[in-house]
Amino acid sequence: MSDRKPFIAGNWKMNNTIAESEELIQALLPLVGAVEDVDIVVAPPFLALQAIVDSARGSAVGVYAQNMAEKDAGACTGEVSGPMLAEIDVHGVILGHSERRQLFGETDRLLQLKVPKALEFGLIPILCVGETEEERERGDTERKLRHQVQEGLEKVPLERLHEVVVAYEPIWAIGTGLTATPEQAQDAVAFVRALVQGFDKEAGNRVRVLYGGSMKAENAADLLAQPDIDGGLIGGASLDAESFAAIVEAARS
Ligand SMILES: O=C[C@H](O)COP(=O)(O)O
Repeated sequence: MSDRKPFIAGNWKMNNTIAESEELIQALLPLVGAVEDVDIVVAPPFLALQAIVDSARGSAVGVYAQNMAEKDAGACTGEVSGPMLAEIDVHGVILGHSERRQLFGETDRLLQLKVPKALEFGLIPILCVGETEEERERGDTERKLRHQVQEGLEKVPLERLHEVVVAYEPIWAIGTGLTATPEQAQDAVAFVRALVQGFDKEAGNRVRVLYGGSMKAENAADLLAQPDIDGGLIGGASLDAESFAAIVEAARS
């Protein structure tokens, strides 16, 4: 049993208007109550962030953004910066989600700037990594993870490395209903942890590594029972307050 605190994050992706986001958080807050033994996070779309920060203030639920620019300010139409997120008391940010990488061309080089930038503004970064189905079939999973983790964390000051959260999300399991087996997930997550230990042994022991990809109430307990899996990054199942709360509950036992 590790002494790393479990971390359960719900990525709402491009779902929920402000009113719908409000409805979801109001349904979730009483279900999770004052849970203290799990870090619980929701990541609403940008427009709902302020409302959800206000609604969740003082509760057990932290509020994260789904993306952040690598610069503080400037001519970057459509982007949102770290200082803007920090100003409204957002607690952290998901970075390098595979949808950002695949649909919006985010590269490891860009993430190398974004991860330390988030920390600079007091935001906890969740760095997402993971292989495609073809890469897994070719036996390239570890090579892909090595590249993503080493590039993504390269410019993080060593003394702050343990604050970063890494989410292993095999792309073939995202939104597909296909879940990695607990053994597949454990192997990949342990590999990610070893890569962080390669930067700094102690930080690698402390860093939280999550699994993401069709995690739901029914399979959460088996995944979370694996020794290196410290939590989950949940998409679809986080849009239903009861399902998400059930995953939080699974992380407690
Ligand atoms: O950010 C969350 C992941 O992409 C997982 O999404 P999913 O639970 O809908 O498969």
